[in-house]
Amino acid sequence: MSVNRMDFRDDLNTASDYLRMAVPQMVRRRIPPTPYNYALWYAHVQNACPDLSRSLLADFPENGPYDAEKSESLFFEYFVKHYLPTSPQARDLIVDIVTRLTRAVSRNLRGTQDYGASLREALTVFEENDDQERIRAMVGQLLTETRDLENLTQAFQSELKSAGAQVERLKRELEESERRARVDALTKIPNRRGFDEALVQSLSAPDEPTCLMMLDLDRFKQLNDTYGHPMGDRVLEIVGSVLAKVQSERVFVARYGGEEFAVIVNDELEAAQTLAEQIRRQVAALQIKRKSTKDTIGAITVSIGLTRFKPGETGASLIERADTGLYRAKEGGRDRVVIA
Ligand SMILES: Nc1nc2c(ncn2[C@@H]2O[C@H](COP(=O)(O)OP(=O)(O)OP(=O)(O)O)[C@@H](O)[C@H]2O)c(=O)[nH]1
Repeated sequence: MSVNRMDFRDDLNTASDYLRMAVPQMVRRRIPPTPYNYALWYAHVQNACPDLSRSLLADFPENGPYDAEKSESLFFEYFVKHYLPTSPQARDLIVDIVTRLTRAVSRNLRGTQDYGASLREALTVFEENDDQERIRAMVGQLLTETRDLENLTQAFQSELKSAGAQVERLKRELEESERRARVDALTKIPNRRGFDEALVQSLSAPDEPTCLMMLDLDRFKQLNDTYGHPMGDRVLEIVGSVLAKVQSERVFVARYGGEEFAVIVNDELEAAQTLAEQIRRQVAALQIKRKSTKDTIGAITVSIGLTRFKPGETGASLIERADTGLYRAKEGGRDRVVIA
């Protein structure tokens, strides 16, 4: 079942409107305003997910029995599995927000119910009594309770406001962690996951040409063996920065894995070939010095396989063909671009 990602980024007014819509529905079904329940019914009045609304209305009919297990399993199905982010900090923050809001909702609900009872009592007194003293006392009591309710509402609003700020922080954290998940920690360019997504996106625009280069550092094992793994890492970083410089609206660069990089070019084969040659030459011209001895290490070169997407084929077969080009470039003596 596909579930839209639910969004609780509403501003104070919208969230308050949802509160006013959700709470009566929960009250009518005698659903306790626990964190799970409030999240579910909030999402329902938001109309965030028709499947969730259907399940809620079917599982919790008005005046029907309340089943905590059903509610927890819906919460798990629609929030834990599909919504909650993986970072423990973000998770704690969400639980904290929901808990605080739920407490505030309960307080506000109790206050509103008490006030409703006082109003009803006052109406009876007004209707049935000529006793001026009692009426005056009742008006005084109503005034005090109105003020109390006002205070309660204000406290509730400030609770909502601070939850709003927390949600904002959470949103930024989530965006940052999503961005990090697509970036290679060593080279700071997109990683394999970022590449996979970019390729799918590129191939979903059939009017745009897509070319792909697979690029592999030559005799990298030897470099590691001669100068050590940290030096190998530095070389990868530097090659990553050469690629980062050619990144543009039409060119997407990524570290595909290990000492292999991938470049998606939304242009014709000729332009992609020119770019591939440019990258190859720039890497070969690098002069990388050892920090300890200041000696320049031997030339770093790359082999590149290049190919153009053929309509109707899959991303996997495109990658496979670019890899064939790369294999031929290695076979042909390395430090070259081969079109496959
Ligand atoms: N320093 C470093 N080395 C890595 C990393 N990832 C992969 N390697 C090394 O890259 C080397 C790749 O070696 P091979 O696949 O044999 O290829 P090669 O030595 O580059 O030879 P050709 O590809 O045939 O030119 C292996 O020694 C890996 O350990 C990394 O993140 N850092």
